[in-house]
Amino acid sequence: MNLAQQNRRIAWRLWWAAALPALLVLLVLALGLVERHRRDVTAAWQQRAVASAHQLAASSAFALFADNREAMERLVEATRASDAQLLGVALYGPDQRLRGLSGLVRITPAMLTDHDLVTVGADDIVVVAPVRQHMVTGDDWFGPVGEAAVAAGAPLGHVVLRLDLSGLQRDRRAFWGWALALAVLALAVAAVLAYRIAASVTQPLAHISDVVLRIGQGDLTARAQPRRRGILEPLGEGVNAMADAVASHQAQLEQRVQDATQELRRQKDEAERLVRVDLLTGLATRRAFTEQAQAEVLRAHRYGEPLALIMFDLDHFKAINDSHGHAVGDMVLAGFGRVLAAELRQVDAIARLGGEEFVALMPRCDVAAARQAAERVRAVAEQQRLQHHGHSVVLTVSAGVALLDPRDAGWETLLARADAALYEAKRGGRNRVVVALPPAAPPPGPRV
Ligand SMILES: Nc1nc2c(ncn2[C@@H]2O[C@H](COP(=O)(O)OP(=O)(O)OP(=O)(O)O)[C@@H](O)[C@H]2O)c(=O)[nH]1
Repeated sequence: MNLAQQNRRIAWRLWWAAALPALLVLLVLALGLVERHRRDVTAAWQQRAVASAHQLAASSAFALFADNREAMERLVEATRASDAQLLGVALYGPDQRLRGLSGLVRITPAMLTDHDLVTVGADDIVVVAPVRQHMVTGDDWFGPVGEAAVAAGAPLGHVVLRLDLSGLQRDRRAFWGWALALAVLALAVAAVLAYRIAASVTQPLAHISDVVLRIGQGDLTARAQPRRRGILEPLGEGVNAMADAVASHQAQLEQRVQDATQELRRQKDEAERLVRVDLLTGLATRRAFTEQAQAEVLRAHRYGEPLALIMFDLDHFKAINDSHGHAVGDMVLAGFGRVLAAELRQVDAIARLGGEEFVALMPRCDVAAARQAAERVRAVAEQQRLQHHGHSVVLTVSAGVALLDPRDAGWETLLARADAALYEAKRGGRNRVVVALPPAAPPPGPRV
């Protein structure tokens, strides 16, 4: 179920919650009113019918007493003519025989009792009322029937009235119509009010639900708008506060991740730098030099250019360490690194291979120039005087020079020849430069 459907369901429930009590109250009120009205009107019509019957009874008492049939006929006719709602009027004598009739009445002899009898039908009211003796004045006491009746204490006769109820039914229908119209109107008002009540809850709820959904989908800028929060203001504020907290937490996390990434990158760069740069001298390490030397050897072979390599080794460096300490030894190494950097060209690749061994690769440089450069370095190093605790440290350096031969497969061969020349320099008394001979020609192949 999506959000819109859910909101509609909540709206309907709230609508019913607000409208149902109103509907029930309206229904009970309408039914009560109608019933009350029906009873009141019926009672009024009954009273009216009974009053008319009593009036006729009083008027007809003498005629009954005198058994004057003509008078009785006139009386019933006149009575019926006086009221358009009378469907029938009848007079019965004490012997329960009909004395006068106008219109239509339907009764049984059992209904002629000594008290009023009212029968309410669907369309009519029938009233049967006895005619009493006291309704006749004293002077009128004569006649055989009247005398007999008086003697027996029985009624002088009965009047019967039948009243038309169709007018009442019309009134009732009209009343129902009004009640229905009022109920519909009240219902419409209740429906509108219920809708507004439900909307006052569902609209803010829908807005806040939408905001929560967007936050859940990662939109941390989503906020419940003040004018759309309505009566759910505290909930909207709570959601906004939660979104603020989540956004701030996320920003902190992102910052931490960014910081950690930068730190990792810095450490990686530093590690790479340590691998490629010798900390003591600032020169390239063996690893960095190897990469550069391989490239230079390939280039020299490709273009047929000369490539020279000088290997330096400090003389009696162990003795410097032993007599002045390791820290002074380090200073001597760093100082020699500076000499190399100052005396050789920028295009030359200079590195500390390890310990007190240094190397310089010189592109487009023939053996004479390389030897000259090695001599220059040796001479400058010899003149360096490092002062330490009143003693000056004397440094000499030996060097082996080799030139790349077209038969050299890689720089390691070149280095090996320079190393051999360096060994010769050491063997020859140190503080000197020895140039390596080109590699020996391969022995001639067998003659065919
Ligand atoms: N201070 C310092 N000494 C180092 C470093 N690396 C190597 N050494 C020392 O350099 C010395 C090299 O000694 P050896 O290989 O005998 O060479 P040497 O004393 O120079 O003798 P020759 O090369 O034959 O003249 C050793 O005592 C190593 O401990 C370093 O980074 N700093």
